[in-house]
Order: sequence, then structure tokens, then C-alpha cells
Amino acid sequence: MAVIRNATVKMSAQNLSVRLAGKAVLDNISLDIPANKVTALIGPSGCGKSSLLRSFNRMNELLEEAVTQGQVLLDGQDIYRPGVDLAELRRRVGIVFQKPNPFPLSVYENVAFGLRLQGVNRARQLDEMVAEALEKAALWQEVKNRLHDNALTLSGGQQQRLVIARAIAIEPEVLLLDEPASALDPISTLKIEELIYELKQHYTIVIVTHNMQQAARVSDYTAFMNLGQVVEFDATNKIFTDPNEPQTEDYITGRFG
Ligand SMILES: Nc1ncnc2c1ncn2[C@@H]1O[C@H](COP(=O)(O)OP(=O)(O)OP(=O)(O)O)[C@@H](O)[C@H]1O
Repeated sequence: MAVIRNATVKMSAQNLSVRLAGKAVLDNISLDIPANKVTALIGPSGCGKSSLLRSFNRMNELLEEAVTQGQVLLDGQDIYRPGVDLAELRRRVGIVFQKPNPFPLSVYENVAFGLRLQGVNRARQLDEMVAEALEKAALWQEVKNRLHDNALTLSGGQQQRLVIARAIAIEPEVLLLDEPASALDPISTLKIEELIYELKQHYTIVIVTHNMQQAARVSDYTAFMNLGQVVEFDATNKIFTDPNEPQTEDYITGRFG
């Protein structure tokens, strides 16, 4: 297994296996996620990308009959150890799904929601924090005069950036993105990709994508998965130009998957 150069490890799966409804979906995975980098998870449909992503903030447990073995370390501490506060874990490790899922509330309230839960109640402070999150999500200019419109009136691409603003408002350390642009048009996709590039200054990002060009454009490291295992993990440039494993080469050149 390769090789994270010049980066600290933020998260780490160690001998991680997951069964869902009796079916083995992750098979003894060990993988380091470097801090303040973008790591892409690629591989054919059903290989376990989303399941691996969801194991990073214990979302699989929301499914019935999920059984997890092994460890996932966040800053060296196992997130599956007894007594972990799941709300706090999910604050530290946020997730954004494929389909934008804003709350049916105003643009402002979508972002303020998590902040209020954290006890931020002063109007002026909330205003500032909401604006800052929308700025960071590259949405402020488009919504600053529509803050009290219902979020569902935004375009799909705007809704997805709003969901990212909602996620980053509460200052996570890790951002998990599950095919965040696959439901979007090319211009919105480009905006999300630019945003990912900006966000990695502040966050550790893990992205699941089906789009090879997107993985090549946005990520620093790439893990190629197949049949519940990580086949190869390396710098994205290496995976896309000179992979070690024939299976990886077949996948990225479109010969299978
Ligand atoms: N709730 C569930 N119960 C049982 N099996 C599940 C459940 N969710 C996913 N699976 C199975 O787990 C395996 C891995 O699914 P997962 O969604 O992680 O793959 P993926 O690589 O993200 O796929 P895709 O690219 O199609 O989204 C698949 O065989 C899938 O059928």
C-alpha cells in the first residue's frame, strides 16, 4: 500500500470490514486519508465506495443490520470505540450526498440551523457566520438578496452549494462528498469542483465519484476499489498515468466497470 508523502494522516481505516444485511460490502480495508488533501474513491458500481465513505462518520449504522469490524481512526482515535458521541463525530466529519437535500426552509435558516443547535443565538453573530459559510461555499453573491427565499427555489447547483455551506458552517474537520456533482449540469459541476479546490485549504476531503476526469481534476490521492477492497491507492497522477495494478489500468482506460 502506498504512500502518503508530505502530509499528515487525518483519518485511517484499519482492517475495516462492513456487512450490510448479511452481505459483505467492505472486506478488510486499510487506507490512510491525508489531511488537507482531496482523496477520491473510484471503482465500478457496487464496489463499496459509498459504504466506505459512510463508515467514516458511522452513517452505515443508520441502516438496519450493519455490522462493522476493524477500526476507523480520526486523529488517531477509533471512532467506533464505545462511548463516542455520534452527534459530535458527525459535526467533525460532515457528509454531502449526491442529491441536494436542503431543508424546506429559507436559505438563511438552512445555514443557521446547525449553528443554533450549537448554541449560537445572537442575531448579529448568526448573520456573520451564515454569510461566511455562504462565501466559503461560493454562493454568497448569488443569494445575498434572496436569503429569506425558500431554499427549494434555488437551482440544483445552488442547492448543492447551499448544502455544502450548511455542512461547513459548523466547522467540520473532514468533509465527505458522495458524488456531489453527478446530478448537476456542467457549469454547476465546474463550480463545485472549483469549490472543492478552495475548501481543501481548510478541510480534509474525501469524494466518491464515477467521473474519472473529475477524480483526475480535483483529487490529490485516489483509491481504486473493487469488490469491497482497495485495489490500489496512490497519488492521483500516478493512478491515472502509471498504475501498478492491471485492474486499475483496465478501469481507468474504460476496459471494465
Ligand atoms: N442498505 C443496504 N443493505 C444491503 N446491502 C446494501 C445496502 N446498501 C448497499 N448495499 C450493497 O453494498 C454493496 C456496496 O454498495 P455501495 O453503495 O457502497 O457501492 P458503490 O461503489 O458506492 O456503488 P455505486 O457506485 O453504484 O453508488 C452493493 O453490493 C450494494 O448492493
